[in-house]
Amino acid sequence: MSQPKTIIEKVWDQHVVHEEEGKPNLLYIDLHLIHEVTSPQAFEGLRLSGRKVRRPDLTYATMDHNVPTIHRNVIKDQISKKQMETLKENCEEFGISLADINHPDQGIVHVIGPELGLTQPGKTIVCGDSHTSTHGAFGALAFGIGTSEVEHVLATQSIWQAPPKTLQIHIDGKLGTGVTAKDLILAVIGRFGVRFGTGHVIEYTGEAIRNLSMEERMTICNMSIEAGARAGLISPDETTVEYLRGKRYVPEGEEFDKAAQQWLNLASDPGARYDMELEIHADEIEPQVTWGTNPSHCVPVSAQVPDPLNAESDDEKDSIERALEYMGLEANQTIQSIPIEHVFIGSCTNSRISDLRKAADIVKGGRVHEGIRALVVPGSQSVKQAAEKEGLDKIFIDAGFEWRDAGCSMCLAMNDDIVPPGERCASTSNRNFEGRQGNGARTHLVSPEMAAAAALEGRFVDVRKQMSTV
Ligand SMILES: CC(C)[C@H](C(=O)O)[C@@H](O)C(=O)O
Ligand code: SF4
Repeated sequence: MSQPKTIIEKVWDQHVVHEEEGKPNLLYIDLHLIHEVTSPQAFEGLRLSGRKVRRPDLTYATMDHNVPTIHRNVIKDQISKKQMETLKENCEEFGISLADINHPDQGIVHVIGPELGLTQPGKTIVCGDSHTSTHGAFGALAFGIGTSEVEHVLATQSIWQAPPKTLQIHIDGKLGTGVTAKDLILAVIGRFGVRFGTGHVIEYTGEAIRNLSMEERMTICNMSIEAGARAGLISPDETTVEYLRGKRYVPEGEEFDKAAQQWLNLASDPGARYDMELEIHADEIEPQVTWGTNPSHCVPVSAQVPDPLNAESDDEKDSIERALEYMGLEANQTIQSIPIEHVFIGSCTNSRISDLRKAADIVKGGRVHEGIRALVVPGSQSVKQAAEKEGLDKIFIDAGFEWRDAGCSMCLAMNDDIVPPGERCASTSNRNFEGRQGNGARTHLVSPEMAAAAALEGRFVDVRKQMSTV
């Protein structure tokens, strides 16, 4: 019997095209996703060196970061406009498929890959974007790359990478009602910090992971990068296979059955060893809210903002003090006493149809609290369409939410969807860094359910209480 292997090793080994002792491996890339922000210089580099795109058929582009989510074709910001025009020209010149702003397949790059079935188990997937880890939910080895690497992949369909270390996060038990995949990954980062994954590819295992839908698994893998990891993935199982059946770029009939068998064989072997192993229990997790300026600054909704005086080191004390000052919060203030002015339901973490359904369930029949601006931004035009078919748009609009077109939007405020300085936003995105949603903006990361509940109450509340009164 050969040594048991993790899925990380299996996928890696299948893609090494060149290796030399002490040097990074040259890895073959199966899918290269492109967006308007990190690709212009890469294409320019190709032009300057007179090179072509090696595999346009394995390259797929969309516009997401800069696109307006209202008045679609009025792009005021000149840099955004230029980046979008440039992507269009580059895709035409190099023969790459593009879902541009008016295309029905347009959406956040990490939402449309899975939706179209471009994302598949066992593939190596790269994109000039850190949240490429999202695609790991399918058992793909998916990681973000820099612009010079984008050029390298365009030209050669391969990339130099040092073999990663492997890290297993085992999550046993069951998530309680009202406790979501978002709370799970926030709790993991809250417990282990924003650096524990450095140099590693994480594999999430255990009962709680097996019970998640594909969309929930994407939320988990999406935030692997916020733990410092190179990528995060989940071994494929029947849930993976059923999600992919019938998707546009997935094989059909007997070919599908064959592919499905290969996908399932990729799962980590029993007894496979990891370089590091961590454990957390799902039953102990409550809905989470971040209070600070990185995703590890999070506590259960029933808790209080931390007190710097209880910090374990001077560094931690400084970091808490600084975060509280930026966030305009007092030590020991209860989370549920924090009033908000904005709500953002969207981003590649939480903008898929199941996220919108869960938020709509909370919102149904309610009213957005006075003085709050609340946005729902579907992750793709196809999510938007599906939601409208079910009448979710009506639930949101009737409650006083704005219903927008697809894009990254208020996740990073590269378009007009900005949180003004000093104002506070309950956001379903993945980063609460200083200035992330606008200069001086204050971001609190939560699940779609918690964001919806906060929109109605005007402050953070325990969504589980609202659920029992429904
Ligand atoms: C603009 C892009 C390079 C960036 C990333 O790499 O993640 C963005 O998507 C983000 O979420 O900060
Ligand atoms: S939605 Fe946010 S995190 Fe995701 S790719 Fe866009 S900007 Fe990055």
